[in-house]
Amino acid sequence: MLKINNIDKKYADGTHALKDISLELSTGMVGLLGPNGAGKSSLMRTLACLQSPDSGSYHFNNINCLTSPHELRQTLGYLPQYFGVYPHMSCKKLLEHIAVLKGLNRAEFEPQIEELLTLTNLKYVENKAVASFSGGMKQRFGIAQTLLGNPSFLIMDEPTSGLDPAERERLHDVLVSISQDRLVILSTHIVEDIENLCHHVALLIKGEIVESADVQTLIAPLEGRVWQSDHAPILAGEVTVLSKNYRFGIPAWRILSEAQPTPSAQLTEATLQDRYFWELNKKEHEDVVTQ
Ligand SMILES: Nc1ncnc2c1ncn2[C@@H]1O[C@H](COP(=O)(O)OP(=O)(O)OP(=O)(O)O)[C@@H](O)[C@H]1O
Repeated sequence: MLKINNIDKKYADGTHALKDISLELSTGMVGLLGPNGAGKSSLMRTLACLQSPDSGSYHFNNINCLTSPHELRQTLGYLPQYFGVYPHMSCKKLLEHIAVLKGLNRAEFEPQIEELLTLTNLKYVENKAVASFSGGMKQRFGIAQTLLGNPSFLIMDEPTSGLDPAERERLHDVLVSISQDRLVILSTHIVEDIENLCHHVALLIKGEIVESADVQTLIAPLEGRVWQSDHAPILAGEVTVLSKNYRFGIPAWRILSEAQPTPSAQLTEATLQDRYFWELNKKEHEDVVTQ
């Protein structure tokens, strides 16, 4: 169980990146969903003990993470958003090298590396240089190295960004299989990834947690009020345009409204994406009002 209490962080230039964040998260895959600049990486770096908050605390099981970062690091795996430069070393050799840096001996790491190469589907390229891997293979390598030492708390910062659909699917398989018996926090702005993978979602916008709950609870306030229409609503009263997409070049509006907003509008099931857009819309509106 991860318990975060009132974490607050302002950068030197005055950016208030995290505003009094409190969360309780248990085992399984948890999504941290927010737009660019919401504070996701700031929170992930803080949880990984790579930067200190100005105030607040957090505990993982019985570990006070701010006072005992060394203890946390022994049970933590962190996959940063940008994994960095890869040396021209083979996949297997590099995993061995990282295992030694993590303090594992050969008897411990050899079976683990075999298992991880199979899990991440990299066995067939174990002797190839990681530098030559595609983006998706590099991400799967990143997950393999994060799992060395069998951490019980994993932080993944936007692991699927920039991947093609087939690679994303492959990564989803890996993520699901590693989240069965540990806490995995998946930080992303891709709502679909969260809908596919996470049992619990924390919605982070402008440094604040809007709500932290399961997907059904997050969607509940919108149920029975989301309409799909191929026309813009006649804007009057309590009508909010949640999103406007195109399907085969034809526009499709998703509209939040108590009553039918256009003659052709059909009532449709609310989604996590609708809730996300609703919250973004409300924040934008608040900003306009306070400016
Ligand atoms: N080291 C820093 N110094 C000053 N401001 C920072 C620093 N790191 C992040 N910020 C700012 O803090 C806010 C939150 O940034 P952060 O990178 O945590 O958001 P994010 O949700 O991860 O965004 P993205 O999806 O674009 O990576 C942004 O306004 C960002 O510009």
